[in-house]
Amino acid sequence: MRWALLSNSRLHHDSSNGHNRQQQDDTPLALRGNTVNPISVAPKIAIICGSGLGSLATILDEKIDFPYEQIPHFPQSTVPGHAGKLVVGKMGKVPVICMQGRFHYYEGYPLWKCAMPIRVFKLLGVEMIVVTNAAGGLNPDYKVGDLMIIKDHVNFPGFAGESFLRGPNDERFGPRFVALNSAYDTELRKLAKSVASELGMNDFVHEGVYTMVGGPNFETVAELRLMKLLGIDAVGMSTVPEVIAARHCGIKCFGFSLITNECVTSYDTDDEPDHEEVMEAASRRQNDLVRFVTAFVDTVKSAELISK
Ligand SMILES: O=P(O)(O)O[C@H]1O[C@H](CO)[C@@H](O)[C@H]1O
Ligand code: HPA
Repeated sequence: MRWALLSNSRLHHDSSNGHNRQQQDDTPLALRGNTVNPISVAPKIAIICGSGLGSLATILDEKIDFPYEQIPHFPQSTVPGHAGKLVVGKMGKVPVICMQGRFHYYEGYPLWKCAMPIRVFKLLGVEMIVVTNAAGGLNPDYKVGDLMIIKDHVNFPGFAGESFLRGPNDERFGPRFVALNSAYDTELRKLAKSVASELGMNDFVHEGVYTMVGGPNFETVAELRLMKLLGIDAVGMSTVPEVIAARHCGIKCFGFSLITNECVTSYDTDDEPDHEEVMEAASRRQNDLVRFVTAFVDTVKSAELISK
């Protein structure tokens, strides 16, 4: 398959959600047919790199980069630690596409736009996403540098009626109402835990519940205490819209959080989270993350959980 810029007329959302449908219909996106850098196979897995986790894309073989600014009307990355490009290549034997830079609601993008790349991936033939993020640890057993396989999420923006799926449903992608009770695929989670064991990572790999807040402010002590009561283990400002978009169009989801800071749930401290700390923690775990994701993707292929 070859790659190019293609109109995203099949990716529009309705203007009732605040954006210009005509502009969207005219927007070209990076897809098939590029005569400059053709690759032979379409990606099966999309990897969304969280804050400071872009090195997952740098290890691909036969890489082709598509900087977001060269993709007309594609959102732009504005957050440090998000390089802002699609990288297509091979992870081992598996053709993958990486988002080196994701879009967040707090950047000013509506949720439909934050997760619109997932529909691009669907059109490319992607069958599974590996969604990663940097997150604050709420569970007292979690330490900075730990990994949390996401078992489930609590969608705070969703409680306020905000959703990637808000507005008229596009039946070409999926149904009006979508079930999320097994959004984070059970088989993939099992497989990831066995990969972690084989790599000797059990000491720092957990499984838990992620929540998305709107950001960009970090949370108050009272908010974090509320989240703890709800059984939430880690908190961030992303991921949920991407997972909803993926489940809506039948893409399997596997996700994990890298715990980059401990949430401050006491009034008796001067500790404060900041984004530099988040990126430093992410950077310290890069090598382990690359090992984990590479082995995971390889095992997914061996287990035939993606098509040949
Ligand atoms: O979720 P990712 O993109 O990994 O980034 C996380 O890190 C940033 C805060 O430091 C926020 O954007 C939060 O969502
Ligand atoms: N809160 C919200 N988002 C985050 C955090 C946090 O503590 N750490 C990294 N992303």
